[in-house]
Amino acid sequence: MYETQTNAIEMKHVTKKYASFQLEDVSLTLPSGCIMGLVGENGAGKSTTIGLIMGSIRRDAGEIFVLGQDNTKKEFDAVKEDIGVVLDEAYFPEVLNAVNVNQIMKHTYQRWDEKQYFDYIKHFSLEEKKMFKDYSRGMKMKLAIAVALSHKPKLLILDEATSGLDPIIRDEILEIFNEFTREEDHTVLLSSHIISDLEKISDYIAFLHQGKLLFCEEKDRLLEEYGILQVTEEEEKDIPKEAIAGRKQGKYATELLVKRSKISDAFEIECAGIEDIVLFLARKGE
Ligand SMILES: Nc1ncnc2c1ncn2[C@@H]1O[C@H](COP(=O)(O)OP(=O)(O)OP(=O)(O)O)[C@@H](O)[C@H]1O
Repeated sequence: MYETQTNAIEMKHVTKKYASFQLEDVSLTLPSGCIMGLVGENGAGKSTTIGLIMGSIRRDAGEIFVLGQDNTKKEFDAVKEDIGVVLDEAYFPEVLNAVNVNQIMKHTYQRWDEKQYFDYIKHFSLEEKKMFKDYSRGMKMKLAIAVALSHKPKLLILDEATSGLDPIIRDEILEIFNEFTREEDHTVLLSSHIISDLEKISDYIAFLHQGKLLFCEEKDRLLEEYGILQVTEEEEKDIPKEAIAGRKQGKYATELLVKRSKISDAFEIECAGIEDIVLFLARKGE
């Protein structure tokens, strides 16, 4: 056993090089009890980051602690029992059904909760006897989520786990994740392209762009810090350069992503959502 940690995940200056991609100097902290949304375009490095955290991908440099344990040490094997993982490709053998999966998991996880598992199966409307190969993508993800939640993990890591699910079930699943973190030492890291989902439930947002972590910040601070300003060419001259975090040229006006603290109150600044912030900053990065 290990003590409850204040941080569920700590990445310090982590680098991973592939032939045509590099995850560069990523430092990220996810405090226990919080939900972090990981966003980034296709190929930004989200799955690589999750693989590095799980220890399935070897880092080239840096340190990673998960639930307080360095994930390169053999003691990390014991910690894995406390991590529920759902990857973007569901991974059960094709001929198994939900009942068979229960039999296997019972012998895999010490704290497997059979009742909870079948409650989720029912809740997700999954047919117990249907073979995995006959599941739709959404059903596969639901089964994987049911498994991840049923061995009493402390940390849930989900890579694109809600993509392919309809909005109603996505909403229910987000609520389940929310519910999960009501317990103080329960933490969630989830990646998604559906930024509105992440904005809905995350305490922290981490934004990866082309292998670089552009920010890892409390969501509320991001929403407070940034705003959108519509200006003409003339008006833009009065805006301090350091206030401009991103720029989009419209047909009649320019849209700026601005830092509220660096700009006079006289300007009429609109609210920026996480999606706006991410899109502006991604464009700036290019
Ligand atoms: N084993 C590997 N060998 C070489 N390159 C790899 C390997 N795994 C991933 N990459 C490359 O690393 C980059 C990041 O991939 P990754 O899967 O982490 O992105 P992602 O942000 O999860 O993308 P998506 O949203 O499309 O799932 C890509 O350019 C990918 O081709």
